[in-house]
Amino acid sequence: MKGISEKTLIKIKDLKASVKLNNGDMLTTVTNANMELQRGRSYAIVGKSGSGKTSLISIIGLLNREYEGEYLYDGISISALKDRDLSILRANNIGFVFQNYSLIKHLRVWENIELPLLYAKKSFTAKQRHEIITGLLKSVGLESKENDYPINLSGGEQQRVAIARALAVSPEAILCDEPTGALDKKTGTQIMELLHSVVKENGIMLLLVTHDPDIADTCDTIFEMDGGRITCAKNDT
Ligand SMILES: Nc1ncnc2c1ncn2[C@@H]1O[C@H](COP(=O)(O)OP(=O)(O)OP(=O)(O)O)[C@@H](O)[C@H]1O
Repeated sequence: MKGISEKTLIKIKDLKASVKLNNGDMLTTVTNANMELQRGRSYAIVGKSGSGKTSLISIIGLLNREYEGEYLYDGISISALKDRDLSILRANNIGFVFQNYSLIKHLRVWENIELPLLYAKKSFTAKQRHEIITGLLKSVGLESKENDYPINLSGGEQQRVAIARALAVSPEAILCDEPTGALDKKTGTQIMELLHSVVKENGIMLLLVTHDPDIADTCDTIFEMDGGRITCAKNDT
C-alpha cells in the first residue's frame, strides 16, 4: 500500500482511547499514539503503572476497538471491519502471551497448544495438528511434557506452553503483556531468549509490555508511555 513499507504490519496514527468511569466521567487512557510496527522486529512498551500500556496493547491486539484515530493492519483499515471479521483476523494472525500464562487447567499441554488450531479459519486434519504440536513442543523444549497438566509444570514451563500456543497458527504478530512478570530473573531471561529466537526465525513482529528495563532492552525499539502518551521511542540501530 502507498506510503507503507512492505515490512510494516501495523500502523497506528493519532490513536486515542478512553474509558467511562463509574461516575460517568470519561478517562483518557491513550492519547495521540503513533506507531509503525514491522515484521521481524521487536518492540517493548514501558512506563509506570497506569500509564496506558495495557490499554494500548489491547487495541493493537484487536481486543478493543473503542478508539479514535487510524489503525491499519497490513494496510487494511480496522475500522472498516465487522466484529466477526475482526475476530477472524485476530484468531489467525495474532498470538498472545500473558503474565499468568492463561492456560486451560483441565487440558493437557498438547491440548492447550491445539486449541487455536481448532478455532482457526483454516481447518487442520488431526494428523496436521499432531505434526504442528510436535514441532512446537520441540521448539519450546517440552517434548517430554506433552501429556502433563499445567498445574504440574513450573512457571517457566507454563510460559513455554503459552508461547507454543501463541505460535500454533503461524501468527504474524505476538503480543505479550508482562511475559516474564511471574518468573524469576534467570527463567525470565530464558523465556525472552526463546521468544526472540522463535519470532526472528519466523519473521514475526513481537510487541511486549514490561516493567523490567532489562527485558525491554532485549527489544529493537522501546516505547515509553506516560499519562497515555508515547513520550519516547528508542531505536537499537
Ligand atoms: N475499565 C477501566 N475502568 C476504569 N479505569 C480504567 C479501565 N481501564 C483502564 N483504566 C485506567 O486507565 C489508565 C491506564 O490503564 P492501563 O491498564 O492501560 O495502564 P498500565 O500502564 O497497563 O498499568 P499497569 O502497569 O499497572 O498494568 C489507568 O489509570 C487505569 O486505572
